[in-house]
Amino acid sequence: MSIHQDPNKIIIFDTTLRDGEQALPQSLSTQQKLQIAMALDQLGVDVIETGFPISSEGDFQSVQTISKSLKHAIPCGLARCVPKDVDACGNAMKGVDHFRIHTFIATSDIHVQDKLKKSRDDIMAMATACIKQARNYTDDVEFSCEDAGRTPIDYLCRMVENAIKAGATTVNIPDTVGYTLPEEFGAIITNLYNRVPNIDKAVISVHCHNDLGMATANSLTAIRHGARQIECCMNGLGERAGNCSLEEVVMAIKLREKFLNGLYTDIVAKNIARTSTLVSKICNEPVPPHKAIVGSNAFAHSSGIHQDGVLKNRETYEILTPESVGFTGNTMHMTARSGRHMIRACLRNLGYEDDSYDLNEIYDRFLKLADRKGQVFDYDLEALLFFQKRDHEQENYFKLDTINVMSGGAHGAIPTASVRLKVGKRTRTESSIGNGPVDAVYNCITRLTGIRCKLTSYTIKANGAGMDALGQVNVNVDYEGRIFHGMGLSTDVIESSALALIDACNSIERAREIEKKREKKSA
Ligand SMILES: CC(=O)SCCNC(=O)CCNC(=O)[C@H](O)C(C)(C)COP(=O)(O)OP(=O)(O)OC[C@H]1O[C@@H](n2cnc3c(N)ncnc32)[C@H](O)[C@@H]1OP(=O)(O)O
Ligand SMILES: CC(C)C(=O)C(=O)O
Repeated sequence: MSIHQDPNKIIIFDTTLRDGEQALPQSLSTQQKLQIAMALDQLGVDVIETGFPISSEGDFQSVQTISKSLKHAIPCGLARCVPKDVDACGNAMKGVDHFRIHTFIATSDIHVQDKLKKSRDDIMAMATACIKQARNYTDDVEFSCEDAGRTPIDYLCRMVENAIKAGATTVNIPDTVGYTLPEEFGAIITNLYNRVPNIDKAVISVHCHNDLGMATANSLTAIRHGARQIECCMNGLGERAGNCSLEEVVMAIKLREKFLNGLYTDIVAKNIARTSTLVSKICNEPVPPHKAIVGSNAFAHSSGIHQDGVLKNRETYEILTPESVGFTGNTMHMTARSGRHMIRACLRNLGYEDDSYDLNEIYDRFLKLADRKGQVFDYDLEALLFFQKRDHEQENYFKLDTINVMSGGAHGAIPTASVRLKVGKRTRTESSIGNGPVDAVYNCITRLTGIRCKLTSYTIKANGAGMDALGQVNVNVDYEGRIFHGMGLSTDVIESSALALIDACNSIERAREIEKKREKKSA
């Protein structure tokens, strides 16, 4: 069946390689365009606008190469209403079984008068001549009334009627500057259907720009008013604020099929994610995280209420699945906005039984860490669990209360620390200088605990990746010939260092208690 024959099918005309490329600071090579074209072909788009052959030798070659390589999609080239442009299109696609020539001219007063500097009659005559010329190359000719959104409706109706009479099989109504609002744009399409007598002889297409963020809404409204082709770009690329985004419009049609009375596309939705990534990489245009459907945040949740909802039933906050567009799953970020349900789910995922830890206590520790770090990761939760377990197993005699450090530096400042420690039931404070901030802190701790041990090893490593990784410090100390180990974990490495030495001192204190009990027994 021809793509024009099923009244419910929406033809997807992809212009990533033409209008999308116009938005890039660098043009694409033939090889780059070919790679994208092959992905679009596999995605199931119906028409691929491959380039503007008159524009340069390179783009002529791109159109030529791609049009010979496509397996399913119809190749299309763009031409002004200028005879040499149309010839360039025809020549670039010569020998290909089915190809489309897309010729266009602006019809709004501002474009006709100020840019083209012609009369409306001149424009009509140029369009007629070039559509007829294009028909000598192919039966598939598209004509666009550039800036149709701002074109007086009477003139637009006459242009459309004339284009169809001249042989256009698709007539495109672009909202070139993204100016119209959905109801207004829908009314333009309805007006054309009501007033253009030969309208049933062509497919009506729309090409919406996103200057007011309306491109997808306008395209969807247009198909509800009778348009049957949507021009769009992967990732919403396109001049200025972009074109209608392919993934948005396709998924809206798929998801809201009933509302749209059975309209459909032939897009293979599962290929959307990889096509989006490929286009982003080749065009060197990152996809914004909040971009609908393909942004990294499109299937991510970081607030507790949403996470709880999604854990109970995904559909509470996900209207489509990431898998349906080819992503591997949703993402849950652990932040201070997360709740207990999320923390428990994460610990279950890591293999911890619910009764193996105290959820409320872990959650308190998690919140403190999240307020300091911003984002908490699986390995942070495991570390919190480790400390909770250890604190439950051991009654610690020394506990860090507060720590203040002045680190010194090149201008002669002396590294100084003050540390407040809970020692048994009392709280004690000490200040000290040192040969560095950690040394100053360690001098304070030595005085506060009264434990004179010798540091035999000190190692520090980042627990996790990035700037906000937890610093994990391990120390070994020699106390009266025995080696004791201590570990500290914090977002602040000075604090990790203090915690590690205090941890070792607690072990020494426990060993001393055991020794005292043993001596009492034997006395
Ligand atoms: C809305 C859109 O996206 S339209 C597509 C926009 N894409 C591009 O422009 C990318 C490719 N363009 C190009 O490579 C070049 O602009 C070319 C080859 C088309 C033309 O280059 P030049 O001949 O140097 O002209 P230049 O780009 O400076 O100006 C455009 C000319 O085309 C005319 N023109 C613009 N659109 C049309 C049209 N649809 N039909 C006929 N003439 C047109 C302009 O009035 C101007 O004519 P003038 O030289 O008589 O004043
Ligand atoms: C060439 C036409 C379709 C265009 O790109 C526009 O009007 O934005």
